[in-house]
Amino acid sequence: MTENPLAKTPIVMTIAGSDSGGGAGIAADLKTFAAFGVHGTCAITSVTAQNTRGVLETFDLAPGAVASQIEAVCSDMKIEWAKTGMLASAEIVKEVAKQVKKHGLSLVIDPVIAAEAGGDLLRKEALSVLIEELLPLCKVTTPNASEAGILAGIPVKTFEDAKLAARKIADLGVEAVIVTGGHLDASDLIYEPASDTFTRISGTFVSGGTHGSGCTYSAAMTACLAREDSLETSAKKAKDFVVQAIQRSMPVGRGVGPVNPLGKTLEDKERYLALEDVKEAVLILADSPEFAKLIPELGCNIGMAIPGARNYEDVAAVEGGIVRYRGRTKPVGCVDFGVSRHVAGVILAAFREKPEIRAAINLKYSEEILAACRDLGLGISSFDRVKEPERARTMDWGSSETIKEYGGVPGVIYDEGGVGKEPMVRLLGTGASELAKLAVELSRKIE
Ligand SMILES: Cc1ncc(COP(=O)(O)O)c(N)n1
Repeated sequence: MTENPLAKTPIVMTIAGSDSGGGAGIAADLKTFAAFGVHGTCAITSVTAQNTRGVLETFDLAPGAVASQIEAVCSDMKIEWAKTGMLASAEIVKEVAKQVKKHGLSLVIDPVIAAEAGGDLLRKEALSVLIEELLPLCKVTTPNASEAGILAGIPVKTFEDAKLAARKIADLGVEAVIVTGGHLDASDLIYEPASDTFTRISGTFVSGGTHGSGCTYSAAMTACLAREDSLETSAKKAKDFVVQAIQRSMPVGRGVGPVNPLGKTLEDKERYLALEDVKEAVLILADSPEFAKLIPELGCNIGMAIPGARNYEDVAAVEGGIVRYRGRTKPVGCVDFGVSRHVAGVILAAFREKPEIRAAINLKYSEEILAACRDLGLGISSFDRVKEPERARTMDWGSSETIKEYGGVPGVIYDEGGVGKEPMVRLLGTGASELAKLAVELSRKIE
């Protein structure tokens, strides 16, 4: 029998609190583990009543309940790497230290002390236990600047402060200290006492929700280390991962928005689906000889945007477009993102008004084609290029104007051209292959 290739998937664990708002704690950790393709398990230390505006109440579990979760998992699965987040009380910290030793876990510690939006997550008396009993057991700890300052007992405001704090924390017996972001220039600082080396992973500040960013960073480190990446490679991957998760934060709640660790994974899937749909559309068009007569002089294109598209890069189309060559339909290049301005401009304008409209195709203009569109029951609207302001992008401007005037998104947007500008008809729809079928149907109505 052949072995299941997924049998080698690393299994990791997070020992942390739950955040009812779904932004930080085990929610962030498990999403991050999933994004890195490792199997995540969890032992909950505390249940927090929390949202984007802060922590309202915490309900710490009995240390025995934490131990029991770790036992249940470690007695059944092979866990090498684990991380800790919110540990709540001195008793829980002590119990976790016992379990880490018992199961020989390689540990990443995110020394969670308070929530970004407000609220203590570690009792005052637990801090010294964390420093004396748990930190010496870990392979890596990932404090932010303020946590590093608290652990080292010095204020951390500059890069030099961060270096000093990292040395002090390493003196507790930690194999590697990574002071993350927050200080001066958004870069991370790795300190490895064995070689007495500092490595700087540079970065820039990005805008977006950051609630859960520390959890996400340490979970990403844990996943990469479990996948046997080196410390430095893991730190680079974890940083890149947090940056894109912040950029994809969804505006939920009225406080600090949560990071979105699965945003890119879902976006990649949508990119794949959009590419496949445009490819299918191209096959439909190329297989229909009648369609060639609808291709404008300058060629046509068919595009499809991913949900939430922000710019041209988020719209798939045919590179170089689709042309008429010896009476046949010929796609010039391959289907890719960011290769069409024309249909992408139409789609982005329509999409802002009606998010389910994600596809467009441009066709030749003629009275007969418009009449056939009308016969098919499509809503039709137009814009006049003469009214176009200087320096406007025609498709963005024209489509937006038409949509405003029509009071919604029509099925057809046309213009009658201008000096040196070919008149054009564009069909809009929810998907590229559906639109290709419609275009073929239209071509069959034309002489
Ligand atoms: C359960 C739990 N764990 C960790 C954090 C820290 O995350 P942040 O500092 O981003 O609020 C949190 N708020 N809640």
